Amino acid sequence: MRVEFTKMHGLGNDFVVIDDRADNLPDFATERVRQLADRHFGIGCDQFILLKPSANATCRMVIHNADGGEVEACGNASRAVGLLLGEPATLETLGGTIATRPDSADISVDMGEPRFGWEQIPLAYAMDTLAMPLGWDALEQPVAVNVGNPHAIFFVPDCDVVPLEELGPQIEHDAVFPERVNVNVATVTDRETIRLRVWERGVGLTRACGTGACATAVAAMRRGLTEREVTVILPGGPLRIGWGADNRITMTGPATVSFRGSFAWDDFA
Ligand SMILES: N[C@@H](CCC[C@H](N)C(=O)O)C(=O)O
Repeated sequence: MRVEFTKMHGLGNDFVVIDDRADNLPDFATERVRQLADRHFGIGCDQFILLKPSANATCRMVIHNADGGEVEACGNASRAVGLLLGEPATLETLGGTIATRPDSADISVDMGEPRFGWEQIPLAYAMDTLAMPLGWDALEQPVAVNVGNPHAIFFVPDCDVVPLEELGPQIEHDAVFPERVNVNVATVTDRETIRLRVWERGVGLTRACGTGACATAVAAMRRGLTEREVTVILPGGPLRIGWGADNRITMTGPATVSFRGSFAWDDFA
């Protein structure tokens, strides 16, 4: 059996997308996803995205990190799937149902409402999520936000000099985050602009993280550091993030098809 895929990216955060809305493919086990995502032995991607039928939405978007683990949300992949579907659509995810729509050359996504309760992040025990009383070397007092998936955001004078490849994995796996966490280091450059680098749970450093941009924007707004509409500049490029009076987050940015291909099911056992 051959399986068709589309290789896509949002600002360099890349995906293998498989459209199984017809629901006739066998299950993708963790090990098969890991092999497909491997950059040396597979197709290579940060996230593996499977589209399945949904009773209540245009489709169900199943999201796996490169380590094989299934996760609740992926902002950049939501834009990519929005581009593939080509018209306003709703995507059922483990983190909730979100809505995508074409917006000029970009795709806009209604990412839903952020959550701030310690048990909603989740954290291991009760604490202030606007300034967690914890630190890892020079990274201190993060804001914790759940935007479908869990994020810790550290505001620092210059995010480019933080050794995120060392601190990211330590923080991701700290016992205070029972479901692990995405680690964001952010620098507010003015009231409408934030620079951001992200160590993604289950992947590592990526060129961009859409949910990280949403969580960071909301964290900056909660701390009074920015206006309610900001540009978040990631290594792969900018995203526009708004947090409306209706408490919903909107993310707007590009999505791109890199190439299409197919593989034999038995090549990835
Ligand atoms: N790249 C993503 C986030 C993907 C999931 C994340 N690594 C997690 O484990 O929660 C994005 O664009 O949001």
